[in-house]
Amino acid sequence: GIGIVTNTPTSGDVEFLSPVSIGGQTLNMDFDTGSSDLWVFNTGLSAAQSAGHTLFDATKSTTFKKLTGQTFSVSYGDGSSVSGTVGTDVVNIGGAQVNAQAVELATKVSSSFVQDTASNGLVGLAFSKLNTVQPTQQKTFFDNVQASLASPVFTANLKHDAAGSYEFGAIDSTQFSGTMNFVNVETTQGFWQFTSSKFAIGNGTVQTGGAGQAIADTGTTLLLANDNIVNAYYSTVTGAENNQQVGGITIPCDADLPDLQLDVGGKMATVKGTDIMFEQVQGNTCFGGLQAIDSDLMIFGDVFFKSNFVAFNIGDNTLGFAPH
Ligand SMILES: CC(C)C[C@H](NC(=O)C[C@H](O)[C@H](CC1CCCCC1)NC(=O)CC[C@H](O)[C@H](Cc1ccccc1)NC(=O)OC(C)(C)C)C(=O)O
Repeated sequence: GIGIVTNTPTSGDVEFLSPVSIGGQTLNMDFDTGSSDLWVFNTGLSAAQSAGHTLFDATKSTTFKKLTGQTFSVSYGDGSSVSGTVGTDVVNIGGAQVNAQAVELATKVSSSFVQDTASNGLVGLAFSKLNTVQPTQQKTFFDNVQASLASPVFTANLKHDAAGSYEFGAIDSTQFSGTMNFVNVETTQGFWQFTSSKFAIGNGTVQTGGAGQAIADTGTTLLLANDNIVNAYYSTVTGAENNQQVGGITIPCDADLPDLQLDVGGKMATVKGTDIMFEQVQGNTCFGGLQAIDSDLMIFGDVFFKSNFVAFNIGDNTLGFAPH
């Protein structure tokens, strides 16, 4: 079978949310290929923590089963965190169903989750080895559902300020142009990770200088690359500046940004300049969608996905990408 859901960007394309059915209750959740826990806002949270959110009520689900003694605790790259208890329930995403999916019930969430009332939890879609449930690590939805899918794949179609889709079980070739490039994924760290050592600005010469490795991460808003790439890119943009109080590089909103070609597993992917123009800070000052990260793992987040349709194949650990 296959499962298809729409994803909808919140204002400014900060995150992309999709409806998920858990024990017959539907919540809008953030699909995150950068982590591996499926956790939800629920009635066990304090009123202060859950105000404004849609809450999963385990007592109202006839199929929820508590996993006694199991707990989870996750902390994310942006400093946010969540912890709680664990059960299983029927999880259905656009028709793809797992009858006993680990559903992690938050009993404590950090402030950015409380404030982000559009999102009621995460669906972790990285590899199960990153799942934080203890003492018995649990599998992701994708890991559990893959055997029942027509093909062990899921695709991410993220669009700027417009509804996109996630599809489990098939690669819909009408959703991208040209041929899809497939590359090998390095799974040892549990991410959808690939080599990334080259780049080019616009149609310029391809140069080395990437950090060497990168991950495809739908749960990260921006495109986070190393200083070589970031400095080379913005040195071509008049008015680009590193703005301390804003917390990153800003550019004039009326700048005509060049495209950026990035190495994905040995093949070059293009991120459109228009997708690197992120959101207005004030006046004619806009925040760059490409920002620097000082890590040997670059993070190709939603800015990358807005230019590239991406297929994740857990059957042969490959990643496919094509312009869209
Ligand atoms: C737990 C580990 C096993 C895996 C773990 N993985 C990650 O941290 C990456 C993962 O993709 C996490 C998943 C996100 C955590 C925070 C909530 C949203 C999902 N990504 C992250 O931790 C990166 C955080 C995002 O980039 C935030 C997300 C966000 C959205 C809305 C409101 C607030 C914050 N956007 C964000 O800050 O957007 C700005 C810059 C425009 C303000 C890690 O590497 O530590």
